[in-house]
Amino acid sequence: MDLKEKIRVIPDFPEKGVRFKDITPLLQDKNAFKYTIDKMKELAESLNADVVVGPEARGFIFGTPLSYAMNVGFVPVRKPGKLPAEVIRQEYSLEYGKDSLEMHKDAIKPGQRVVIIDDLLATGGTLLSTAKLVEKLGGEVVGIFFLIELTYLKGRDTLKGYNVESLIKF
Ligand SMILES: O=P(O)(O)OC[C@H]1O[C@H](OP(=O)(O)OP(=O)(O)O)[C@H](O)[C@@H]1O
Ligand SMILES: Nc1ncnc2[nH]cnc12
Repeated sequence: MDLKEKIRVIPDFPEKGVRFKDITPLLQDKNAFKYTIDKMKELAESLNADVVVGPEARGFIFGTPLSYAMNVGFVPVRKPGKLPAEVIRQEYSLEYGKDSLEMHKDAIKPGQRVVIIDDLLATGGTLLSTAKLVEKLGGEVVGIFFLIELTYLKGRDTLKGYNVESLIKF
């Protein structure tokens, strides 16, 4: 299955110079969406993960069906002020802009093996922050999987040392 043809590229969104990779055509195609989750499950198969972690918002789209398929729990990582219990926070920068991410303090137990999922690797800032949140709580990041990798932004360098996989490269 050619997943790349299911990604719509929108020039100059959300600002001039950014070529936005729109995942909605893939999500609308039941075969492509299922294939994506099945492939991510295959990547995770040998890692013996205890939990899937996904950053808001697009990490939820792929992270929750994957956690269901793997029969493990899901931990949401959210933008500030959204999680109701005690949180830890990490700042990060984006291809466009800057933000922070939060995770509930009791979301990961020390020693848990964690797979992190997101739709897209750009600079790697989001995923590095997410990995740091997991590690602050004593979790071990055993895999970081993306649907899309923007190789020209070199996010892999930011995530050096981690087990990083992506299904589509631009
Ligand atoms: O590798 P990076 O440079 O960190 O960029 C990638 C991140 O940017 C996008 O999320 P965004 O923050 O736009 O939020 P959204 O999922 O809520 O749209 C995307 O879904 C990734 O999470
Ligand atoms: N070029 C891009 N397309 C879609 N999502 C993104 N997040 C960061 N950069 C992006």
